[in-house]
Amino acid sequence: MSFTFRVDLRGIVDLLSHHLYATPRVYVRELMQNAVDAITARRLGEPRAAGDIWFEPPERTGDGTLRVHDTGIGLTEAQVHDLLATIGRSSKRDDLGFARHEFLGQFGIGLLSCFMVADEIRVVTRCGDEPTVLWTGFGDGRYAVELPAEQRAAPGTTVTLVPRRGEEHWLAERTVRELATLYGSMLPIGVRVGAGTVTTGLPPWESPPGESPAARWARLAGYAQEAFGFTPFDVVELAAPEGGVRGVAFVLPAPANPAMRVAHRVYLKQMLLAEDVEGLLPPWAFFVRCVVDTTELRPTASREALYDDSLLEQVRETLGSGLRRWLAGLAATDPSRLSTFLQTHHLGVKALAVHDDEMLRLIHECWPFETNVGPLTLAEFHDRYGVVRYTSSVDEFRQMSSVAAAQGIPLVNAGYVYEASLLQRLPAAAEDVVVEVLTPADLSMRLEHLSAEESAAIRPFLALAQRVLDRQGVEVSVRAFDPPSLPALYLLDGEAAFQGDLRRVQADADELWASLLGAVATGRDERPRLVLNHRNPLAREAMNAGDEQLTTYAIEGLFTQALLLARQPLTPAATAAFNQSLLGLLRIALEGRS
Ligand SMILES: Nc1ncnc2c1ncn2[C@@H]1O[C@H](COP(=O)(O)OP(=O)(O)OP(=O)(O)O)[C@@H](O)[C@H]1O
Repeated sequence: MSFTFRVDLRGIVDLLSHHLYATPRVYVRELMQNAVDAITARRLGEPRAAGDIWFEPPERTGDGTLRVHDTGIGLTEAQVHDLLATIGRSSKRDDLGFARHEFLGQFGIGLLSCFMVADEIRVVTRCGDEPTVLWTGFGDGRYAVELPAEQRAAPGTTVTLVPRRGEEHWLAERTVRELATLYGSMLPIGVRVGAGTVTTGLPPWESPPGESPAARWARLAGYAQEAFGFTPFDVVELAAPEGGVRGVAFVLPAPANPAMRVAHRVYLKQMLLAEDVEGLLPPWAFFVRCVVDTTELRPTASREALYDDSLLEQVRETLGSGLRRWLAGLAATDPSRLSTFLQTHHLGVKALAVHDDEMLRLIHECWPFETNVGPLTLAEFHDRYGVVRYTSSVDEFRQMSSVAAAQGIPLVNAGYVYEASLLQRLPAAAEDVVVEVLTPADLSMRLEHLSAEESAAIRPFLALAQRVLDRQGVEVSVRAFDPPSLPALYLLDGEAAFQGDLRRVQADADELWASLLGAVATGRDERPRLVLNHRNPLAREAMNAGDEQLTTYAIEGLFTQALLLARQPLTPAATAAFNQSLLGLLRIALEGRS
């Protein structure tokens, strides 16, 4: 023996209002949607049938109810029993149960959303010449069907909502107008609330006949300002035929945080789905906000988001290609505008270029990197100097740029976010490009060694210097290098810096932490290096000073100056050395005068 499920409507309404719909305001959308579908259905048989949807708010009905009148196909008595009395039953599916293309609705639950604001729903409906039917549904799950004496003058439907106590404000004229405008302003069928029309007709990307490009730009800029709160840098036309998607993307005029959620305004068959739809574009396209209409993508049952299926994935890909084409077009036709775009959105484009060859080529050709021979794009750098030599940290660049320049080594600073990864990936995207990282260790290898006699002459000085700098954890050496104006060079490569930090933290940490940190430590003693310049007259004098005290002050002074030039923080030990050296040297200088 089989039974039919019975449904407790109160439970369903609770489910809808608390778990499916984010807010009761969707009831206006659901009513409008049913009216539009009913008019569409009528026009399938009567193409010239009038299309009119009219909300008559309580301020006009005078009895506290909201009425919605439409000139749609209406329902017969049998359909009322079948469709209105069965949750989940819809007239908008085909024989196989799929959503029919021409209709907005499909789930057979929309009308129930009215119970979030109403205790009682009355539907007075007439289909063709059939008798008028009155269906009354109550929030507790009962319903009644009558054939009233009074007949509707014309086919169509009037839905009346009797407000739930405390929810009257949802039915007020102002609220209904606001919501009908929000959801329905783009509908192709006229919608009125009270005495005013809320539909505006054309979607924003559709130009009225004879509109000039300048007027179109001004209109779209106005739309972006109103909808998203900014005047766009540019407007990109969007289309993805497989998803029946048409629309425009507005390029943000200011940097956007790539990690922020990117939400777009999406219409489904010209009815607003939501203003914060995610997943329409690839995640890298964070520099645009879109408004689009789709005829093919599927909504979730709440109609507040798009169903994330393979069609949406395909649409994302197509829309992403459109944006890439726009960028490539800008690069080809208006490089200065592209440069303005990159100044604003370079972080995002770089993030994208980490995975995307086309974007990487864009960066290669258009983004000026900091180099020790002035700002240059990587393409320019490569044309001029062949190998693209780079540092992968800003600190290393600062330490090495002037010395490298003096050695005739052009150097790119790839120390900012994503840049080192981009440089590493560059050979895969741009043919013939050779890249090479330059570390402080590489650079020091390239500095000229002293002759055997020179080395012998400074041996006592070097031993003293190493003793002094052991207190700073620094390795000292002497080389001859350009520029001669530079007395000393402080070199610390990334790994050595990390290991140094680790050792310091380990020394201060408790036992547990210290052993955990020990697991990360390599144990290699890669100390920072101070390379004194044999070509620098002052450094040479320090090497030959003879007096141990004076030499110590000089070593400490040269060390702290090199540290500051490399923009390294002064540790307590370095600060002490700095003070000692400055005061000592001052005293000696002043005593020398008296
Ligand atoms: N104004 C109307 N005119 C004619 N028929 C209507 C009207 N409103 C509702 N109906 C009928 O009642 C059925 C159920 O409506 P309901 O809004 O619950 O679901 P739906 O529109 O089919 O789907 P969805 O849940 O996706 O909105 C509809 O399929 C339609 O046949």
